[in-house]
Amino acid sequence: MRTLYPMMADIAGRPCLIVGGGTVAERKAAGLLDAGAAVTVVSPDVTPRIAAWAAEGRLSHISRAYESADGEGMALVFAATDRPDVNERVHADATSRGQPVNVADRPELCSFVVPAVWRRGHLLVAVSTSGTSPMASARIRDRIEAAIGDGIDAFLEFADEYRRLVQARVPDPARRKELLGRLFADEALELVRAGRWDSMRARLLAGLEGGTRMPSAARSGEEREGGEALAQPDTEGSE
Ligand SMILES: C[C@@]1(CC(=O)O)c2cc3[nH]c(cc4nc(cc5[nH]c(cc(n2)[C@H]1CCC(=O)O)[C@@](C)(CC(=O)O)[C@@H]5CCC(=O)O)C(CC(=O)O)=C4CCC(=O)O)c(CCC(=O)O)c3CC(=O)O
Ligand SMILES: NC(=O)C1=CN([C@@H]2O[C@H](COP(=O)(O)OP(=O)(O)OC[C@H]3O[C@@H](n4cnc5c(N)ncnc54)[C@H](O)[C@@H]3O)[C@@H](O)[C@H]2O)C=CC1
Repeated sequence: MRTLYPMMADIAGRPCLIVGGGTVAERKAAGLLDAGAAVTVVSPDVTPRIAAWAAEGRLSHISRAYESADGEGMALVFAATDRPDVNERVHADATSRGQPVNVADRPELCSFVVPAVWRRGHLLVAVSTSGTSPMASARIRDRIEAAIGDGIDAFLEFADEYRRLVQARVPDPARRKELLGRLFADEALELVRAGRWDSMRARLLAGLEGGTRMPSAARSGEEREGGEALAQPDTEGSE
């Protein structure tokens, strides 16, 4: 079994070549455009959607058969024609240039495979079966999407804000981890899925006040109990 290394790559603005213009090429192009890549499609004919993207200037379409020089300078290369010999040549050319290459009809030749993806705001879920069962990847992705739900987007915005607050206010790493863990408890993800996490936001922020160095929070005994990361006031010993 191949053991692949998962990686979320920043390819914004990077030149990527797709050889072929059919449905597979279209799906690969869609994923690359989502990531902001500079896509070139080389193919004598293309799907209506690829043609529309070319007309809108979202990608470049070179309307002819593949030539080896097409791959020069490309960060990623995709061989997605219906011609095994062409795909093999694209693979050989890319490999000789040390370029990462994906070959649609030859999993064993792929230096990277494309996972099934779900994007929602900052969240990027990618599922792979190590090249063996793409449809399984897609269905497992669907299950994850259904289990998490679209509300995760706004929740992750809040999570980012909350994490920054924790980082700024709580010096103790163990306490930090504990506070961040509250955000992602199972019941929290359930509330997110049901779209009912507003009360949680207030509770979490209140819990954070108890765990900070803020002098007002340090005055009450109750808050001191919950706030072990607090710098104890100077009066501590004389109370
Ligand atoms: C190795 C890999 C290389 C790569 O393409 O990166 C590869 C290879 C092959 N796919 C084939 C077939 C199909 N692929 C899909 C769909 C997807 N294929 C994708 C990825 C991958 N496919 C990589 C492994 C991913 C992993 O590790 O799991 C997805 C996840 C991502 C994407 O492509 O964007 C996308 C789902 C996107 C979504 O739903 O969101 C469908 C379903 C459909 O079309 O609806 C079918 C038809 C049903 C079937 O055959 O299963 C064939 C046989 C071709 C033939 O028989 O002619 C090969 C070659 C072979 O297996 O020999
Ligand atoms: N990896 C994957 O996700 C999947 C892979 N496949 C495989 O992917 C390949 C392509 O599938 P589809 O897109 O459905 O085929 P398709 O028949 O829709 O498209 C093939 C494209 O290749 C182009 N082409 C042919 N010769 C070319 C050349 N010399 N230079 C440039 N372009 C050339 C054609 O013009 C056409 O646009 C097939 O080999 C199929 O077995 C199929 C389904 C999924």
